[in-house]
This record gives sequence, structure tokens and C-alpha cells, in this order.
Amino acid sequence: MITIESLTKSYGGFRAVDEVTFTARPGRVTGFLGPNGAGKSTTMRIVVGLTPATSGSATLLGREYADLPNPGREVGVLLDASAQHAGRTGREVLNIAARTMGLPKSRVGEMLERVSLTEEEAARRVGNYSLGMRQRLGIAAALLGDPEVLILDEPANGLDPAGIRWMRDLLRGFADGGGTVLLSSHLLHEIEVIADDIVVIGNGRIVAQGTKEELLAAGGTLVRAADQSALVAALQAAGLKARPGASGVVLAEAGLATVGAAAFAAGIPLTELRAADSAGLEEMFLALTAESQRDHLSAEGAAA
Ligand SMILES: Nc1ncnc2c1ncn2[C@@H]1O[C@H](COP(=O)(O)OP(=O)(O)OP(=O)(O)O)[C@@H](O)[C@H]1O
Repeated sequence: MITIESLTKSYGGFRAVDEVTFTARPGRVTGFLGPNGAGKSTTMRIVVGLTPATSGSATLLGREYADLPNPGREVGVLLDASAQHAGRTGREVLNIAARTMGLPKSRVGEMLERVSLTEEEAARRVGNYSLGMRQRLGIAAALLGDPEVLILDEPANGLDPAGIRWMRDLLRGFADGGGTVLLSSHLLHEIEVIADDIVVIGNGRIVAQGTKEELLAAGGTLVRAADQSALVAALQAAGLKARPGASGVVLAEAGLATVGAAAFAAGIPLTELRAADSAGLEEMFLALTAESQRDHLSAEGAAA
């Protein structure tokens, strides 16, 4: 369990993390989602005691990271896969970590196998690893102490599609075994396929949080008719929030049945009617974090 309460981090007058409150629960994968510079890494660094908070608190299993007696046995952390000593081999990195945590050497072999790094790869210097191999080694190091909690910053970076699938299954298995997983990403799709709960951050502030199902349902309905503006007008006249999106689609903030009935009552034949699902979630993500998006995409463009 990770509990974050009113966490704030200021750099001079700039608030990188602003009153962030959320909980990552056991048995669930919590996705921490936000655009570049939103404050994800800063939050995670505070949780694992690498950056002091300006105010607020972050606890793991009821205690601050610094107060955990043998942190590696309780919390597995992967913040920066490139932070490993480039001159050591993968096996050496894990051997040293195992010794620090008081674990038998046999655990290293088990973890290498678990992350699919071969004997030959484990004997190579980390400086010569590909990014994906570094991520695998970082995950092996995080899992080494058989922790209850995993904290991973952008763990899918550099993994190929098979690697992403592998990581998803690994994290699912970890959570199904009662573990708590907090992972960050700036990619909505990655979080959508992996997470049970989603926390969205923009400009240092939490802008949405809930289960994936709740957030997907909040995405509304995608509806289409030959005459887009007539459809928007009819839905609005029926008291629904509706706005035009790209390529003739209309996004309505209501359920399928309500939207369908409103169009029917107005005599407008529909060519498409479906839950917005991930398109809605993406739209919501871009809208909620719009202030912190550097590319200022229009919400309409995102719905296409
Ligand atoms: N030591 C520091 N001094 C000043 N500003 C900082 C410092 N560390 C982070 N920041 C700022 O805090 C903000 C949040 O950064 P953070 O790395 O937490 O974002 P992020 O959500 O992890 O982004 P990304 O997806 O790009 O990794 C950024 O604007 C960053 O420049």
C-alpha cells in the first residue's frame, strides 16, 4: 500500500508537485499518467526518499521509506534504468544488490531467468546493454528482495511489443499475488492496458483518478450522423452536452441509450453509436492536462 497525502514539492516559486493525494492499493496496478514534466518522477522520487518533500507525506506500508528497516525487501524500485554502473556486468549489479539485502546468490539466477536475460547477456557490461535490456535488469533488481510494493518510472521505455506484453503479464502476476504496483507513463495506451486504477496528473496537480472502468465510462458516447451540426444541435436541444469532433463524429457526455433516444426523437438517422472508451479517455486526458500540454492539441483532433 502506498499512501500519498497533500504532497507538495516547490523549486523556488515553481510547484512541481502540488497537493497530490492518492493511494495505490495491494492487489492492484495503479497507473500514474501525465504528460512530460507533469510531476510523476518527482512524486516517485519523494516516495522513495530521494527528494525531500516541501510538505505533505508519502508512506509505504504505513511508514516513510527512510524508516523501512530493509527497504529492498519491502519495496522494489526502478526509477532510472540507466543509473546502473556502466562498467559492471548485469550479474555483478544483481550480486551486489543481493549481498546488500542479505539474500542468497541463487536468487540472482532466478531473477535473471524471470526477466529473460541469458547467461551470456548477464556477463556483458551494463554500458553495452540496449535500453530494453537495462529495463529488464532494473526490473530484476526491483524484484530481487521479493518486495510487497513495486514502484516503476516509465518501465516500458525501450521495450519492444513482446517486452511490453511480458512486463504487463509480470506486473499482473505480481498484483494478483497481493502486491502493490505503482507505475508511471506519459502514454495513455500503455497505462490503459496495464492498470486497474489510474491517477492522472497535469502541472503537478491530480486532475482525475478512479478505476479504469470509471474513467473509461466517463469518456461518454461517440455518435455520428450524415449531418454533424444537426446532430450536435439536436443533442444539445435535448439537454445533453455534445460537441463536434474530427471527421464528422460527435462526442456526447451521456450513455448510449440516452444519446440514441435523443437522436431518434429528433428524427436524425445515426450511422454510428458507440461508447467512446479509449477515444474518450484520450480526449479526457488531453483536455484535463491541456494546460500542461506543450503541443496544445485541440480536443477535437484527439477524438479522431
Ligand atoms: N531539481 C529540480 N529543480 C528545478 N525543477 C525541477 C527539478 N526537478 C524537477 N523539476 C521540474 O519539475 C517538473 C516535473 O518534473 P518531473 O520529472 O517530475 O516530470 P514527469 O512527469 O516525470 O515528466 P516526464 O514524463 O517527462 O518524465 C518539471 O517542470 C521539471 O523541470
